[in-house]
Amino acid sequence: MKILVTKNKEEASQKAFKLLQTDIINGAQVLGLATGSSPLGLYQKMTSSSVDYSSLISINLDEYVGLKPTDPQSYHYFMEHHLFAQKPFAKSFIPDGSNLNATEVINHYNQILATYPIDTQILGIGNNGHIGFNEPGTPFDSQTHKVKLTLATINANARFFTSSKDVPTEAYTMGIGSIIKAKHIILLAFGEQKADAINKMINGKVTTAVPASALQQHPNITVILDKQAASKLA
Ligand SMILES: O=P(O)(O)OC[C@H]1O[C@](O)(CO)[C@@H](O)[C@@H]1O
Repeated sequence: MKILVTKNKEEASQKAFKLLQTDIINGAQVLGLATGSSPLGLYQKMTSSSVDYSSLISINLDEYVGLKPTDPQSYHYFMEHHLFAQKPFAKSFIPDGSNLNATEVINHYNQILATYPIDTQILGIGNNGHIGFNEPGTPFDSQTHKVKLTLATINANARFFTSSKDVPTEAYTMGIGSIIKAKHIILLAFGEQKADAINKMINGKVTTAVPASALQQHPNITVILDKQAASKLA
C-alpha cells in the first residue's frame, strides 16, 4: 500500500489527477468512479483539464435504490453534474436505481464488469470503513448486490439531503470482490472523521467488520490523505 499524506484536499486531488493521467497514458481504458465529497476535487481537475476522456469507459460503484437518474440526489445526477456533462466518456455505467428488480440490475452490472475489467478504481471510504456501499460484514468475495444501508451511513449521507428521513435506505453496489479486481486503486480520504477508518484500513486486522481492510491484500493501491485523515496512523 502506498500512502501519500498531503497538505490539503487541493494537493491530494492534484496528485490523484496525475496518477490517473499516468495510468491513462499507460493504457488504462476503464475507470471505476465513485461519488461522495472525496473525489470532487479530482473531478474538478478532470473537467478543467484539456484531457479527452471520450474514448474511455467509466463504471460507477453504486446507486441508491428507488431514485430515478434525473433525481438530483441520485448518483447518476451527481456524476452527470460533476463530470460527464463536461467530460463525456464513450460509455458510462451506473447501476439503475429506478429498477426495483434487483436480480435484473445485479446480473446486468456483473455482466458489465465482466466485459470491462476496471483498470483504475477511484475510491472514497465511509466513516465506518465501508467502500462503495459495502457495509461492515460484507464478504470480501462479494459481487454486485443490493444492500440495506446502516444507520451510520444514512446519517453520514444526510448532509446531501434535506433530512435523514429522505436518505434512501437501500442501494445497489459493486461488491468488494469486484472492487479489489481493479488493477490500480486510488483511495481518497479527508478530514478527522475518516481518521479511525483509515487507521483500521491500513494497520488493523483484515476483517469483514472493516470492509476497507480488504484493500490490504491489494497489490497496487495508492491512498491519498490529508493530515487530518492521517492523524491516527501509528
Ligand atoms: O466522500 P464522502 O462524501 O465522505 O463519502 C464516503 C463514501 O460514502 C459513499 O458516498 C457512500 O456512502 C461512498 O461511495 C463514498 O466512498
